[in-house]
Amino acid sequence: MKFDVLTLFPELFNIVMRESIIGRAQENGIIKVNAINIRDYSKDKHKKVDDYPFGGGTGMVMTCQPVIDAYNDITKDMTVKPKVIYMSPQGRVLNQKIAKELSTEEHLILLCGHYEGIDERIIEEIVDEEISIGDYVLTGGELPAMVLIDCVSRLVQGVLASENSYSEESHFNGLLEYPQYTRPADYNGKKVPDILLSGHHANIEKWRTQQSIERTKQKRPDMYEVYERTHKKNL
Ligand SMILES: NC(=O)c1ccc(NCc2ccccc2)nc1
Repeated sequence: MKFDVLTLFPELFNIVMRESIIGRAQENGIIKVNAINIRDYSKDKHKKVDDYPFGGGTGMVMTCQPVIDAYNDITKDMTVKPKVIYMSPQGRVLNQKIAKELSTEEHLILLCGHYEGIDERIIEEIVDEEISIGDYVLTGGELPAMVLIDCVSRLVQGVLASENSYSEESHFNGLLEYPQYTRPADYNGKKVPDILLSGHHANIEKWRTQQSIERTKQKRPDMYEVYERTHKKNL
């Protein structure tokens, strides 16, 4: 799966996306993250990429020409135009279900806004979908783009060591993760629940599912309500 990222800060991606699971997935050729510097496409003699908003107001707006030209350049040889996602507070809020949908795409173009946003005509011209990572405003769309790349890439075949780690992962089965413990079994007098030391896998799984349900009910009643509706027969 390939991500082309249109950004003013390509270096951010080259550093962060080289680490850990995403970094390894890039080395294995499963994922490719290609950051393109919008500024390289500016035809302005000072390489300007923003300008004052018509109608007044504080802050600057990203101009059309560099972004559209960058998009046209990276897609010029493509028969199928990839989906363009604009990282914006106005978008559909990202969740595991949306990440799963996006993980089936071969190629995504992510557009990172900056300043107060981008000229609306860019959205009309090239954006297929706006996605938000939550209801708050950040300096730029770069962190949201990295969040999207991380959570989508983990769902791509071969990126995670074993598929079941994904399927067991919280939010996949609509529940929060059960509590995790590792050695030592007794840390400062705080013991690991006996069930986990029993080696009785069926009982361990039952305990874990019960813990997930209880936690979800307590911490995320909204998620629990969905879970209850879809599993009401077993509860
Ligand atoms: N919540 C998010 O996903 C998000 C995305 C981008 C962003 N900042 C860049 C920007 C600001 C204003 C308009 C459009 C883009 N802040 C938060």
